[in-house]
Amino acid sequence: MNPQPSIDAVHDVLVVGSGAMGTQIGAVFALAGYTVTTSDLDPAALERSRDEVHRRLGRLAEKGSRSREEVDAALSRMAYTTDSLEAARTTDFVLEAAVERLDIKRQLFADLDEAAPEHAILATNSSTIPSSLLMDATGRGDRVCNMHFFNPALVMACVEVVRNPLTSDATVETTLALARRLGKQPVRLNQEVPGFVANRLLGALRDEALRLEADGVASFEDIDVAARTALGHPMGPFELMDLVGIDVSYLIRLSEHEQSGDPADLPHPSVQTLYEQGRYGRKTGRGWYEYAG
Ligand SMILES: NC(=O)c1ccc[n+]([C@@H]2O[C@H](COP(=O)([O-])OP(=O)(O)OC[C@H]3O[C@@H](n4cnc5c(N)ncnc54)[C@H](O)[C@@H]3O)[C@@H](O)[C@H]2O)c1
Repeated sequence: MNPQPSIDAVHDVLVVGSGAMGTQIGAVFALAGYTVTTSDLDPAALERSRDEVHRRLGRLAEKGSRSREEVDAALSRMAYTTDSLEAARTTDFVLEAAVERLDIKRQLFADLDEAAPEHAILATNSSTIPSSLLMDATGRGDRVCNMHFFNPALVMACVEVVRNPLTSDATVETTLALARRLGKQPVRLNQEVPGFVANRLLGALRDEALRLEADGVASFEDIDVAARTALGHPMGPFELMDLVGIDVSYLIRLSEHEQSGDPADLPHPSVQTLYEQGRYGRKTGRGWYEYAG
């Protein structure tokens, strides 16, 4: 019988990958009282991560949303290393937030499985790689799952906890309980599905918006107005595509189509046109909208 995880056994957390997600996720764990090590192959990424955490937590103290003592205590619980496996030896919970590449994640999960204590859960923050594609790289598929934070992780309350066919109930319950202790609102997924729940909802809205625009029912600007003023969304689907990047939306759809083979998953023709014109959204100054400067 494998040792089963429990929320009471989680004290030390390892966050692998100190990019956009890993940086803030580490801070979220530290603010909740956990001892956190953030690891990355790239020392410069770790340096940037440490600076960003100091800046963001400092701002929380300035605004009064956290006391200076809380922030200082959280910062004192955080360490940084380029040696993920050494850090894994004493960890109770691993949250992997490394680059979105299956081969890299599979190697990491195999190595982390060797290094981490038996009771530790290995969770991935991946948005598109389900843990069923990682579980067999380890000898502990029952202690592997997706724990999916949203960007920016310090702000967004949603955390999706997704089980694979081997994930034990104790792993699911421990990960849900951990998300609650972080002050998040976990969403339990009983099975894997591409896009999980929140991104599927968003995708359905985006697809309908693209259809309405292509059919000439309304302009993209007006569709954004409807999403903002009638549905209460902070921004419309076209504004969101420009913010995330037309290239990102396009490439995600291509990879979904590769996985499913379903022509309905191909990028929408109008997104393909923008992509081919290099109109990637805010980052290139032009997407659906034009951005001055
Ligand atoms: N960016 C988002 O909005 C978002 C939202 C939710 C989930 N995610 C998921 O989070 C994960 C990370 O995304 P991100 O946007 O933070 O990526 P990022 O590119 O900003 O950061 C990835 C980091 O991983 C590091 N890395 C690569 N290989 C490594 C290894 N073997 N060991 C340790 N570190 C390694 C890189 O040096 C880099 O610093 C992905 O799986 C992604 O699907 C991203």
